[in-house]
Amino acid sequence: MSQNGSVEHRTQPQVPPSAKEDTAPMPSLPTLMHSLRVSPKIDHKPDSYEDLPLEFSHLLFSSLEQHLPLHMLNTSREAKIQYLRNIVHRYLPDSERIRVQRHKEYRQRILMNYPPLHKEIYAMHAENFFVSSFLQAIRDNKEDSFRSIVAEPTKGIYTFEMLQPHFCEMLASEVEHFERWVHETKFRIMRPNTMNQYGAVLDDFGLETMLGKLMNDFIRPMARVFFADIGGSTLDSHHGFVVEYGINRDVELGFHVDDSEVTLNVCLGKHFSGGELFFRGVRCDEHVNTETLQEEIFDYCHVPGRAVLHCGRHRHGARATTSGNRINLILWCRSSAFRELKKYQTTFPSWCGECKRKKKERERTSIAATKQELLKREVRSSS
Ligand SMILES: O=C(O)CCC(=O)C(=O)O
Ligand SMILES: [Fe+2]
Repeated sequence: MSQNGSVEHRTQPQVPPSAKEDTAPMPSLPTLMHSLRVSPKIDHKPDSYEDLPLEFSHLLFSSLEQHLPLHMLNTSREAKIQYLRNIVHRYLPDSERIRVQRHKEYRQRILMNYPPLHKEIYAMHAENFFVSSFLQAIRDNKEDSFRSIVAEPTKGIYTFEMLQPHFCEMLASEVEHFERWVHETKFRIMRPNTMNQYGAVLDDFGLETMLGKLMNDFIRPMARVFFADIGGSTLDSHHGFVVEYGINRDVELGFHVDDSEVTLNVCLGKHFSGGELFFRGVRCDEHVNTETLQEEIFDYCHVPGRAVLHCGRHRHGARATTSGNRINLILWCRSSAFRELKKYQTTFPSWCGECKRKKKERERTSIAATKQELLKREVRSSS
């Protein structure tokens, strides 16, 4: 898709049902008079649900536990699970529940069979992963420190040195190893997006916990400073993957917006030419296909180890990688609170370029009309 054509919404594909998978709808549980208390009991320490094969995130269960009616707080973990499950089921349609459950089973099938190559990258070892300038800024956790390590070549796009070369090599070779395993076992995997034929979802083969830490402890502190108006401080879920371009891989990536509030994109290497990112301004859903202003045109050349941090709604694409291979780590960071709040708003002049332009136009028109009216009165009173 050309950068002048319409903008695609890059989304995650659905899990393909495997031949032996049971796709029958899950039996609906009886909806008893279960309810939660509005105010949490904050001194109550919730149980851990991490070990349970729940179809919902174990964190959701832990955080809802503080809202249980008082008589439920000290019952058995099983009773609490049953109670909370009944409530959560009321809010998620069957289709969504089946999708979540299928994805979980898909991941479990991979995890049980894929033998990792570099075990050391599956847990966060910040000193071995990041360059010292980045680590220091995160430790300081101050706006000035973040600003001292980033360049902002155009409004809303931040670039900075982030990953050590050794970590980039290990991650790239882990992906290569995974791809080889997929090829040899003929395992049917999901690609990261509807627009990719290559690349791999890192969360699906064991890197979810490490990437969750990357988002919570390293990206969210920066996003809180740079993307406060688009949910940067409330990022609470992610989609982590790699994109791969070159011979026998994808060539380019069409003009699109990401399914994220904030996107981290880090080049892992290797030797390549081409593959520049082109950015064309931030837009809300309604204005995603409106024209680009001259000052919104920005092209960026990837540098191995260097990160680009941008708003997911910043329209962009990647030009053809013309020689060599390029592999990039992408982390789509999402905020459920921001998405919920967005439902109640119709215009977004603080971040959508077109909403902002329209607001200014309305203000100009209104000022001109007021001026005109005042002039008329002036003329009337002096005649
Ligand atoms: O190829 C790139 O660097 C950009 C990838 C991208 O925009 C995406 O995966 O959403
Ligand atoms: Fe993207």
